Amino acid sequence: MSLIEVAQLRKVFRRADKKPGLAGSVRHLVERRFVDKVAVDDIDLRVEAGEAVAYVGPNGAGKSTTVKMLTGVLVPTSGTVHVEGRVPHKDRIANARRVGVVFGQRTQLWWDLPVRDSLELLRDMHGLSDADYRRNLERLDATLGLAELLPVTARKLSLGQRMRADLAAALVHTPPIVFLDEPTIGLDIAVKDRVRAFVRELVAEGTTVMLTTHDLGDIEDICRRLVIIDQGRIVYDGDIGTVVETYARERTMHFSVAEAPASLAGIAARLPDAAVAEGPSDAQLDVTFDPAVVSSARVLAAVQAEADVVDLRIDEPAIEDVVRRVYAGELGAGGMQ
Ligand SMILES: Nc1ncnc2c1ncn2[C@@H]1O[C@H](COP(=O)(O)OP(=O)(O)OP(=O)(O)O)[C@@H](O)[C@H]1O
Repeated sequence: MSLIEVAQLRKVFRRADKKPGLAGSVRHLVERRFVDKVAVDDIDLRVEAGEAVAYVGPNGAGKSTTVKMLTGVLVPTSGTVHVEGRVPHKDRIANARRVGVVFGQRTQLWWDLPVRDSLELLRDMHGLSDADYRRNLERLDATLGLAELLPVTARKLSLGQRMRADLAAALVHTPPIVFLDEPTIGLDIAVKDRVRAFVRELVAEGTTVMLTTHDLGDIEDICRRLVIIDQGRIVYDGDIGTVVETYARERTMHFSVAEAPASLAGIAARLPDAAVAEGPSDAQLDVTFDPAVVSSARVLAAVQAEADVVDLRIDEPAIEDVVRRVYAGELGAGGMQ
């Protein structure tokens, strides 16, 4: 049996279909109507011990609902879920001892307590010995720089500090399975790098990681397997390299320039392998290129030679675009394992 086994899993949410206002509420009392939302629609998934899987898809695709069923927070409408042979919603406590969960947009720290107190509560909840707790904390401190955060009340932490403390809270009991939901959302580059390095280290140590993110950088950095879910269905399950190579190579550099160049032809002549276009306003221009063919430095140098660059930004392809292109059929079922 695989570490995680999901078969024909389905989750349907039923909500009241009621017209707005008092009249709507009254009518709903006498004539109850409901609409069903199929959040997860018959998915099959197996994850082996030690795998790092990116579980991605557009907003509302069903990612969080899947993770909630894997952690036992939600009961499936039909189908089966097994995590190390357990049925999570029937055995939530045993499951929680073996699983760590981080939700980037929500904290599991006690808001009014110093981080140290939250961690000690978790130590007691997980029944860790003092020696194990201290050893785990030292390890987390070495990678996440935790010591400086321990005396600080959770509500006073910056977003990046909060994420480091949340990772520690989720992992203080060294769970062999970790679900990370948007762990780098809103973080600056330096903290993002630190979090990614930390997760890579977990994977190198044999932890099984399931990562939900909209950040292509997170995915490429941490995972080798990519599972794409859209409208509750798995539309791709396979190697990450294939998808990145096929759909996600292009980068776009957006330049703000002091004065709009008279013509883009000069820049285009310097960058025959890239696409140069006018930006959304006069003093902006965009260069789209494949970093494997033209380096960012060359693009910058070419634009600087022809225009006075004031600012620049680089965009990676959005996960939404990748999903759209997978849907367009170019990978299709051929990418399914
Ligand atoms: N408790 C609920 N009651 C009713 N509908 C729900 C509930 N939770 C989720 N949904 C709906 O189920 C669908 C899947 O939601 P889910 O949160 O799993 O998506 P997601 O892929 O995690 O999206 P996001 O990236 O925005 O977090 C959405 O249409 C959502 O509105």
